[in-house]
Order: sequence, then structure tokens, then C-alpha cells
Amino acid sequence: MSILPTEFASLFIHCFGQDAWTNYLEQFSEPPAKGMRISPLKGATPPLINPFLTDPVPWTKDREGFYIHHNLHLGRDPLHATGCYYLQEPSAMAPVPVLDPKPGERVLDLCAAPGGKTTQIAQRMNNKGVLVANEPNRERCTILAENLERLGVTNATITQLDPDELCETYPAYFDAILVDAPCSGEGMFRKDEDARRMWQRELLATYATRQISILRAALAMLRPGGRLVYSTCTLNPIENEAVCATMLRDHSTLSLAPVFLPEGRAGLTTKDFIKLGKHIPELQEIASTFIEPLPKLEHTMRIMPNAGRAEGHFVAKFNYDGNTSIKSDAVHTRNSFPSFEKKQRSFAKKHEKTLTTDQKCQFEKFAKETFTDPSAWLDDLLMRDFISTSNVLFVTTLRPIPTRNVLRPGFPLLETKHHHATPHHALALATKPENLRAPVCLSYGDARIIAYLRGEMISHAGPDGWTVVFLDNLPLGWAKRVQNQLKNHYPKGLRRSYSFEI
Ligand SMILES: C[S@@+](CC[C@H](N)C(=O)[O-])C[C@H]1O[C@@H](n2cnc3c(N)ncnc32)[C@H](O)[C@@H]1O
Repeated sequence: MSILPTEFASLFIHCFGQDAWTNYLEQFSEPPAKGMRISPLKGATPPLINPFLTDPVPWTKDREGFYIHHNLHLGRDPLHATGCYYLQEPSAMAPVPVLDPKPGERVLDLCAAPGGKTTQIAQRMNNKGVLVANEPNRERCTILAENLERLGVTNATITQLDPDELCETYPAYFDAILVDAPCSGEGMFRKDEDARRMWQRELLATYATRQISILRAALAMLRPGGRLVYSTCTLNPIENEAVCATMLRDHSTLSLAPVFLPEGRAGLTTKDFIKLGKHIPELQEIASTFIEPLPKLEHTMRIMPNAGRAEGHFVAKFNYDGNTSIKSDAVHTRNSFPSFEKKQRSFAKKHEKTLTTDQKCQFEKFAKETFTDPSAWLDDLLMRDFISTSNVLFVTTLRPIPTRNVLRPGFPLLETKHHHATPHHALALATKPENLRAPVCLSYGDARIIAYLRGEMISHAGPDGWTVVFLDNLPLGWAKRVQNQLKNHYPKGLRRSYSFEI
């Protein structure tokens, strides 16, 4: 098939066989698989969603991920703006169940944008514990923040750093780390024409070098006994098994835990990998330097585009059994690990100055007027530490916080502009109608919902003051009611046309 790179075809056949290739080509003309993850952070699944869903995605847990009809455009439905679901290609739902993050843990998502997997992690943590979402690309980092806010994630800090910089702040800190690495994207060829066009055989080794460097930095941030999941959306062994093998060769305290994903295909066996090493130049060096005991590469797993209804992902899980932390190369060479306490002190000092007592008072006053009392939901947020940066008041459970390139040090509560305090959009998206004194609950199909999301003023009877507009029980954003007119505070950058007719 001419639209697939010829060298991709020969590499695929070499690694997985002619039958797998024939099957791949048959599936290639089918429409790409579409999926949706449902967010329990927004309460019980809204019955309105049920007609969109077909079967559960087999590698997700109960009512977490579903296939959806491929002719639906659910990004345009107002329900999307409430964050009760995240549209995600089904194979991309596989790495987080393998990571298995738990409430109360310290978790890092090192290559996080646009946030599909971060939001899945936050759901599984039930917003409890520490979650750091890192993305070095500025524009993608902004999209990450929007998605975390829409899905009602309250326990995340968003950083925009290179992994080596991040590990200066968090040596041996995290219980679980996900490296969903940048890759050549072969698994997305069916749905992504650009990925097919940009693919070059010569780039695969370059990707692998970057992947290894990201994994090394990740390892320096993993506590002994912690777990590290490596995933890509590509199929070739140069970026997958060979990357894992290099990590195992260089770190004897690492081992591969068996990954099981229903409908998945086990990774290449170490024996097959060694054989391939004789023909694929990029595998030669690592395949010829294996020593006993041989790594168990077959413990890794792929969701193949030619099996099941999904595009493609590769997933590996490392256990780190060592007693001491591993330092990344960057830290080794610079030899500059400032002590944890020192970092904490300098951070606190810097932020003490900027933390405005005013903003806290403003928030307390606002909360009393706006929310029902007592509110366990709010108490949980207010028990965290307050941080004020760039006129925004945040709450966080993370310490320390890097001193630069932090997009959001925690969950934003309130923003001060020209001495006026306005509640942050993220706060609205984390509420439920029972938290509000006078919520605006509009039913699905009400034209005021579409008008509100376009940024228009709408009418709704009730007391004057701040309120949240809900689609049934699901939050859309802030409005300020004056004489039964709702002044629109839906963020300007998010305003657009939604439709009930998708
Ligand atoms: C496959 S995407 C991540 C997808 C994301 N995990 C999700 O599920 O939505 C890989 C991301 O890694 C970022 N990236 C690129 N170079 C990186 C690096 N050196 N360290 C960390 N992330 C990097 C890319 O900008 C990209 O957003």
C-alpha cells in the first residue's frame, strides 16, 4: 500500500511476520477506533452518555473506558465542556492500568501533554496524593492545563521542564512514574496521516536515544521499590524492546515485571530479539552485549493495530529493586544535588514574600458567600498549603516545588486582576450543585447552555452573586448574577460553538 512507508513495511514484516502484516493491511482500510474515558471525578456516569457508548475497552477497569461510534463528534457536544469524559484512542488507555496509581501516592507523568493519561491517573488516585504532570513544550503544556482543569483534577502540579532539570528537585521522590515517550508514532498511522508522512527509518535510533535519556532521568526520580512504566505509540523494537534492554543492561537493580493486557501481544522474546539483532543494525549493539541472566523482554506488551479495535501502543513496566537512588547522568556530571531541605527553605522563602494574606482573606469571604457550609469538598482543598504566584492563589500538597518553569504549582482557587478577585475556572469545574448556595442547573437541550458556552449573557432567577452554571449536575463555569441576569465568566479562550446535534 503506497501510503505506508516501504521501509516501515519491511521492518514490520521482519519483526512480526508476513501474516501479521497481511492482517495489518486489512485493518488499515477500516475507520480508526474511537474511545471515551468516563471521569468518576464528576460523580456517577451521566445517563446522557449511555447512548454514545458501545463495548468497554478490555484493558480498562469497570466503567472506565468505552468504544464509541466512529461517526460521533463528541468534542462538539456541551457535555464535553463539563469534563465528564475524555475522548481517547483506546490503545492509549493501556499504560495507566499497568502503572496502577493509587490514592495517596506520589506519581509523576513525565511526558504529559495533552493529558489523556494524566487525567486517567488523577481519576485512579481519586484526586488524593501528589501528582506532577510535566511537559517541556510550552503550547502543549497549556493544553495539558486546560484538560486537567476540565476533568476536575485538583491534585496536580504542572511543570514545563526538561526531565534532567526536574530530577534536580525530586531525587528518589516518586512511588510511580509514567514515561509516555515521544516516538515515531507508527501505532497511529491509520488515524494520523502526518505520522505516516514524517516517518523516516533513520530517525528511529534518534528517538531511541532520546527515550533512553528520558528514562534515565525518570529513574533518578523513582524511590527504591517504586515502579516505572514506559510506553510509546510506536511498534518497532528499536524504540521499544531495545530501549528497555538498554535500561536493564545499564541498571542491574531494574527488572521487567510481566505486563498483561487482554488482546495484547507479548513483546518479542529475548531469543527472537537476539536473532533480529543480526539483521537490524540498530539492534545489533545491544543484542550482542546481553549477559546472563537474560532480560525478559517478552514481559513487555503491545496493543497491535491488527488485533482488536485499537491503534497501537507498547507498554513495559520496570520494578526498581535497589536500596539506593539512581542519579541521572545530568546530575552525575554537574554534581549539583542541593539537599531537599535547602530547596524547601529557599522555596518557602521565595513564596512567603509573594503569598498575599489578602488573597486568602478574599477567598474566605468569597467561599462563605458562594458555597454551602459545611463543605467537606472545600475543607479538603483548604487543608493544603497556599501558594500565590502571578496573581493566582493555589493550594497544593507538593513540596518542594521547582523554582522555575512551573505553570501551575497546584490547584488554582482565585485570580486577582486590578485588585478584583475572581474565582478560577478550575474551581468551578471541580464543584457539584450541592456545593453551591444558588446553582444554575440547566437541562441538556436548553439553548441557554449553548449561549453560555459562546460567552453570552443568559437569564436565570436567583439571588445576586457568584454562581456556577451546570448542565444537569455537571459544571460548566462561573457566572455572576445581577437581577436575574448572569454575567458570563466562561474563559474567553474556551468560548466556541457547541451543539446538541452531534
Ligand atoms: C506521546 S506524547 C504524550 C501523550 C500524553 N501522555 C497523553 O496521554 O496525552 C509525548 C510528549 O512528550 C513530550 N516531550 C518531547 N520531548 C520530551 C522530553 N525530552 N522529555 C519529556 N517530554 C518530552 C512531547 O512534547 C509530547 O507532548
